[in-house]
Amino acid sequence: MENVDNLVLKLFEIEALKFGSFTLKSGIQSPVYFDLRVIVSYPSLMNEVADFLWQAAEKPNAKFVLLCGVPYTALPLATIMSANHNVPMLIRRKEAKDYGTKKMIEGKFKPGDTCLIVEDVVTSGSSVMETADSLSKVGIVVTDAVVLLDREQGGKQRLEHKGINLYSVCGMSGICKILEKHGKLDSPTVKQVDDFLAKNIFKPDTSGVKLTEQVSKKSKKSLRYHERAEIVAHPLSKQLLKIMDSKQTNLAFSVDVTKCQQVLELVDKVGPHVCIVKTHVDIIEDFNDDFITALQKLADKHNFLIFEDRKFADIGNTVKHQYSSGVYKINQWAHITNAHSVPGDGVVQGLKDVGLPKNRGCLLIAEMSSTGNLATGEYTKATVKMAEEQADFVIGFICTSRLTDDPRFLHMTPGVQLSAGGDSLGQQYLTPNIVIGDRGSDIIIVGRGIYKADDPSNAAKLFKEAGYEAYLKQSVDFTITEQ
Ligand SMILES: O=c1ccn([C@@H]2O[C@H](COP(=O)(O)O)[C@@H](O)[C@H]2O)c(=O)[nH]1
Repeated sequence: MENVDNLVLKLFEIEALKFGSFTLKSGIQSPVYFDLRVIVSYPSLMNEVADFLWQAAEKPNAKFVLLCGVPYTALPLATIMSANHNVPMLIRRKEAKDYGTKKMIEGKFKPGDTCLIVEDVVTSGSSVMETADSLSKVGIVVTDAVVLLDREQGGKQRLEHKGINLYSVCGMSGICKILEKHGKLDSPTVKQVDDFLAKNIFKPDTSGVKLTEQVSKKSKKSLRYHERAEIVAHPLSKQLLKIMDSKQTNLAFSVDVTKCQQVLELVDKVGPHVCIVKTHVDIIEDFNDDFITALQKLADKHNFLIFEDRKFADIGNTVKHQYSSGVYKINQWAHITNAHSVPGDGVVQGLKDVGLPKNRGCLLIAEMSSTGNLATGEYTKATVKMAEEQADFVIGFICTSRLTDDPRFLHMTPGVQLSAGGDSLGQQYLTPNIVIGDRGSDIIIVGRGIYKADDPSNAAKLFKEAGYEAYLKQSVDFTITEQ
């Protein structure tokens, strides 16, 4: 099997990938256009593409006993996949026949059968959704879709919102990198595509397809860390912003290993590059009080805050004890902890009772990084409101994008790696550039990307640089907008 670079180069050669100025279906001007219709003239390339699609869809969690291509370009691709892997196919009509059976879906199936949707290009995800809707009307279950080229304009997220996982062979930014690497694109064109992507994202959870207001988000004055440090009231937020400013980092390290010594060794290596070390103390097998003393020493040595990712989620009275008593006594050593908003504001009140006297701060989990999570839409909005009402203790959010322009709140985003993707248990990864640059978050939270690396210290340095560069770029964009 050839690698993705070769595939991208071939697609470029046959002009399936075009760069210039194009008016999309939505009326938007785009510097790039994918026209996969031409591949029907290249049978061996069609075979290759079908192979890549199959490999991308062959995920442990993907559920399908049937295949269905989105009409028309993906139909022959689905056909090849079906024939090569002996998975029966369905055909979705674009219009019902006005004679005979009037069926929208051709092929054999029974209600409850699972079907993988195959698509050539995804922008907003609406074509995949239309096909999924037609299939579900006749009782077919769709939880997975595969696409050759993801334009990375929010289609994946919109589909996830509807419970459909989207797997892609390559994304717009990856394609640009490959073409630039092979001398087919110059860097101004790549920059043009990056800028286009930053400003043209289709947002989930809206009625109808609507573009986000990325432009206005960026053109609003994005305060620098030191400016924000001056205006925030909570001493912990002030301290954190000052650390971010002086250490030039927006990286939080999630040290999810299970032995005290491992934690301490990793933290000592990674400490110079981070503003926060995040723990899950309940996964540590040999937890003891000396461990906490040693961790605190490292926090002083390297100047970072400690965030215990406890995710409290009970009634106020219970969380108060969970936070201050038991084996871990979290409020005695963790500068920051977090809570789900699902129990109502009693959870914040309970934590605050024993946290505020020690100058601790809390983050509310307004969104999650995992696929299919329920912290979306109205839940997220209600969480932001809860934070606003308890801003003396709530210092920010766990979220996947900026939720409010109120500078008091720090936005921290987990699910970050140097390239987008996911794990086999539903974790979803975005890059530092997307999280900080496009989505306006403040802090990236990275676990396996660092502690599983051969050289965790160097990996942390790379994340730190990528996150900080994205923050600086935001400020540059702001300056340009202001002129
Ligand atoms: O929505 C959430 C909330 C918390 N997390 C936590 O962040 C780290 C991520 O680890 P990786 O190894 O970088 O995937 C982990 O501790 C989670 O519990 C999250 O991932 N998503």
